[in-house]
Parts: sequence; structure tokens; C-alpha cells
Amino acid sequence: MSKLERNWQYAEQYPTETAAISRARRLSLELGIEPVSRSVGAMLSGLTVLSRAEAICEIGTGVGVSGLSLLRHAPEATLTSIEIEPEHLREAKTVFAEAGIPAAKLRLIEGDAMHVMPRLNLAAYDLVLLDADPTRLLDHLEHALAIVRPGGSIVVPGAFSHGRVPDPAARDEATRSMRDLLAVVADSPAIAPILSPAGDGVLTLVRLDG
Ligand SMILES: C[S@@+](CC[C@H](N)C(=O)[O-])C[C@H]1O[C@@H](n2cnc3c(N)ncnc32)[C@H](O)[C@@H]1O
Repeated sequence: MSKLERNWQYAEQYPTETAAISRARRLSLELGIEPVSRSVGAMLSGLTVLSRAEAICEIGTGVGVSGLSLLRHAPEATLTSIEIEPEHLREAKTVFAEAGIPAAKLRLIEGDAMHVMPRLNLAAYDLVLLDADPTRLLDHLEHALAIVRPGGSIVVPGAFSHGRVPDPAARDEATRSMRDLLAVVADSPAIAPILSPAGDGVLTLVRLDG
């Protein structure tokens, strides 16, 4: 194993998780849903506090690993989470309830993000997580930029698309979609991008003022 691989593995194993997040992670893997990794979950937990996020929006609830991570240190925050699969949402409701998240802090919406996001309030969210359909990233970004406030952040896990983004031979739709997103935000005057190698890569986009 190379030094970089050892560093990565250490960073993945380092964060502790609550019992509720660990249970959600196990359930997620049983159902074949890919949750955010431990280090990405820890990043989300910290980012919420760092940005003093009160209104959070998540696209791709899964069964709640990322949602619980976002709310972990932010008891005052409210989470709007959009999920297209009714079964995932049903499981997520149980996961959030068992974790003791008050119903008033949660808005779980069943539907396609492409239809739901345009109905959300403009510039109303401090933090937006995009973890749904990896082939629609530019569309999701457009809607996310409309609903995130200036100074707020958009977080996109899976930025390496299972390691395929840096591989020039990889040409599948999800990988091309991620490359397009990375290219668009690289020198956008409206966005400050941060690409981290945590998990399968995390792209954090800070919406600049103006
Ligand atoms: C990678 S999983 C999300 C994992 C979750 N964020 C977590 O960390 O626990 C992607 C989820 O997005 C949902 N999804 C896929 N396309 C969607 C769409 N167009 N709108 C809303 N949700 C979608 C899938 O059903 C799946 O539950």
C-alpha cells in the first residue's frame, strides 16, 4: 500500500460515528444504497457547524446517513431532503425517528429532484448536498445555485466517480457528467471550488456574493 493510500485509509477510519449513523450505514449497504463515507460524513457534520447552517437541503436522502451526519452537531438546523425512491424514503423516516430527530426539523419530500428543486425557495439554504443522480449534475447545480444563499455551500460527494474521473479511458455517462461539472466550476466567477480526496472525492462549491 502506498503512503497516500495509507493516509486515505487512516482518514476514512478516524471519524467516530453515532450509533444511529452506524445503523443507517449498515441498512444502507444492505439495501444496496451507497452512503457517504465516514470521512465525508464527518466533513458534513463539521461543515454544518462551521457555516452555522440553519437551513439545509439534501438531494438523495438514501436512508439517512448523510442527513444524520448533517444534523449531528446542529440541533437547531432544519433539513429538507428529496428522494425519488419511496422505499428509501420510508426507511429514512424510520431511521430519523429512531435517531430522535424531531419531525419539525425535517421535511422529507418524495420526488425527482429535477421537479422538486425548482419549487424550493430561492437563496434560502445555507448548505445544499447533491447526492442523487450522478448523470444530472449540471442540472442539479443550476437549481442548487438558485436555492443556496450567497456565501452558502453546495457539497457534491463522489467527485472522483469511483476513481474514474482521473482515468482518461473512462467515458461512462456519470464520469463525463462529473468531469463537466468540475470543468464548469473550475473558473466560474460565481463559485469558489474546493476538491478534497476524502471518500470518493468531495467537491465543495462556495457561492460567492453578487
Ligand atoms: C448515493 S444515494 C444517497 C445516499 C445518501 N446521501 C447517504 O449518504 O445516505 C443516491 C440516492 O439518490 C436517489 N435518487 C436518484 N435519482 C434521484 C433523483 N432524480 N431525485 C431524487 N433522488 C434521487 C436514489 O434513490 C438514492 O437513494
